[in-house]
Amino acid sequence: MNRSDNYIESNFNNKWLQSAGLHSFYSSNPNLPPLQDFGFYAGGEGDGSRLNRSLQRGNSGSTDGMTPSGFTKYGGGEQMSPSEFSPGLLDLHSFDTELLTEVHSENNLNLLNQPSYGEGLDEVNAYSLTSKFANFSCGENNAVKSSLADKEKASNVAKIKVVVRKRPLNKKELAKREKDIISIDPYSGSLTVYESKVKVDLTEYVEKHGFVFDAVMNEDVTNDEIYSQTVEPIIPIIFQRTKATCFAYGQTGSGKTYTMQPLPLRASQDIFRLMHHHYRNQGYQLHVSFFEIYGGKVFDLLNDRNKLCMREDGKQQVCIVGLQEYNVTNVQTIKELIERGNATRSTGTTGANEESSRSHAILQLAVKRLVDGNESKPPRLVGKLSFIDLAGSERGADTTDNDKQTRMEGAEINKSLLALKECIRALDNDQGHIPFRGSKLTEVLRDSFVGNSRTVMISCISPNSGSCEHTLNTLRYADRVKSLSKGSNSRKDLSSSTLNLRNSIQLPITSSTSSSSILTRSDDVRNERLPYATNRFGWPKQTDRESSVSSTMERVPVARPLPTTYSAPPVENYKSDNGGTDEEIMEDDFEDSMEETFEPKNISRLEKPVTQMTPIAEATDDLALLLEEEEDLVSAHRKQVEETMDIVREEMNLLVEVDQPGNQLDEYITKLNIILSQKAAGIQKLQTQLRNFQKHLEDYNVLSSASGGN
Ligand SMILES: Nc1ncnc2c1ncn2[C@@H]1O[C@H](COP(=O)(O)OP(=O)(O)OP(=O)(O)O)[C@@H](O)[C@H]1O
Repeated sequence: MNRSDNYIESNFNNKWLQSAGLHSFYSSNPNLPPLQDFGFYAGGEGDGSRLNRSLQRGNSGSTDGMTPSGFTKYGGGEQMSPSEFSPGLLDLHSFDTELLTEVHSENNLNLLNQPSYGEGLDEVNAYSLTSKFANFSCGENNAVKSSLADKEKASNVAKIKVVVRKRPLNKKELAKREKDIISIDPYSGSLTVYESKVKVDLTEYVEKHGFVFDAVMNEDVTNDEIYSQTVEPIIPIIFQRTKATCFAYGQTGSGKTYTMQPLPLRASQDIFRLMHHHYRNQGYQLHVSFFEIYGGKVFDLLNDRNKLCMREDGKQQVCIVGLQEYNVTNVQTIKELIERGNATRSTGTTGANEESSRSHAILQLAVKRLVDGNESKPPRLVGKLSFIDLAGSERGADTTDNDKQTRMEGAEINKSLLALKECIRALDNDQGHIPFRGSKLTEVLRDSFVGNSRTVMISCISPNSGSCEHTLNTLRYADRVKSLSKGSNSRKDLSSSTLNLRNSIQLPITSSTSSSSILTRSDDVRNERLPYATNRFGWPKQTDRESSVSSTMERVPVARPLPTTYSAPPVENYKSDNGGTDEEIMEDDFEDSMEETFEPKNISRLEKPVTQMTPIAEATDDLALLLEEEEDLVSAHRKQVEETMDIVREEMNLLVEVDQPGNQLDEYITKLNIILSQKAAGIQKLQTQLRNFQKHLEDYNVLSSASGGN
């Protein structure tokens, strides 16, 4: 057992004992072992019988006053149903800042009044554990300094942080001799994608795409470093009434799970450390909930996958009615809860993998605090940290399965990711109306983007050439999210964001393909920015995102001498991952899963009558607009491809006219035919995707209206 994780300082125990009705009993038996030795929640030893023992000891007291959101043990068979204690109304948006008393001043007071730090068992250890978060120590001045330091830290943590992580080439990719097409400069935060392309005249070239993010992580970066760069800086400000969200986005197999899995445990470890040392005796508690959005519905992963309702109250605050929260006291318990939730999730549908990629799972760590130290009242939310495991968008986009259930899943994924993108666009354009209601996902994400919130997006990318299209889509999506911070953040952030790049630099293929990796150059991509139109923040406008197809296709002049030899371009060079031949218009809209965070609100306001709430309206208008936009994109794409096909046909006719023995025209024409057929296939694919999307939308709307929008 990690003592520091489970250690509960004695005064805190007393409070807890009072709330649990055990205090008098415990006081009259001073020889009883310390509370933490009972292994609540099976922490450390996972022995549920310990809980029973503690409950039996406290039998003289009522259990009614136990932790408001339920008191549960794990790992031991029996379990007190949390619902026995809490109907679990989770208010997603309101409570904290509005309802809390001045936490800062209370903190200061408590820090000033509390005895010198160091009476606990972990004195030395505690200092070293917490010193990285705040320069606290005993004494008034230091306490005030500590609080100020916290505030300063809070204002210094970027509102939206976008981090990119590249995974190493895997065995399969190495066996196929795939190239690593990503180069990263961690010092400047820049990343370059080298995309192999072939012109209509069959000239091979490398298109270079440069990006700059808050941080870019190479394949050799550890999960610990990821944690330090992403979540760790947020932990202290969770105690300052901040709602934070961390989500991973990326194509299947890019490392989302690998990256996300360790984060909640690391975070809770640090939260406990702060709670037990820096904020000791101040009545803080950590509550955990875990739920998923599947097919547009919300399910509680810690309560038998109970279906939950999302409601909006008169103040447009979203609540998840019935969501179960658990008051936890150690990391081990959280680990067990996560395992339990994951098991529930994977058994919820037929295929475990499919399941996990078809639902958005949200794990929340809520820091709460007793009101005026009164343990008979529900604690109030102080801050919240949400971890979102987004569904893979590519699955949604590529759905060709006729199975209705599968299509419904795909429809919901598409809908939620499109809605998310719409919200991002709206925020980016400073639109008055942000269509958060476009999906359950965005409803829940809403408070991650507005108010006192922090968002960390970890974009996971695969390094192999075969994933180039998906990688570019992920990076473009990340770029859109990053741009959100332009309007709301400091100038510091603004200036760094303007470094971002959207240029495509064409390089001759000869130098770049000769080595096993094309990442041999050290170009400073920042010097190669193209003069795109920018929005008021100095960022490229939405309309500039997609460079036109024809601009990268040079028509072969009639007089141009034909090459005497043709190096056959690998088919991969033409093909995008989704079978299309060219641009990313569609994928950019369908692709890449986003994680969102829910910031469920005050679970403790159990009495709030449901009748005060009104059902959330389905945003059919928003969806219709989205669909229209997708249709426009497909039409624009089709037009561009058709123009290109015309050029190719014309070239072929000209070539036939000048056909001479030795010119290898047959081979050239064959290659042009391949291009033509690939472009035709690309159009077909896009049309199929659009049809699927329309069908999914219809199915979804039918289902939604049948189920009353829940
Ligand atoms: N940074 C990394 N270092 C080493 N291995 C990694 C890294 N990232 C991912 N992997 C490995 O790559 C494989 C795929 O990763 P992971 O399952 O996390 O992808 P994913 O994006 O969650 O996929 P899906 O969307 O299908 O769930 C795993 O075997 C994982 O161990």
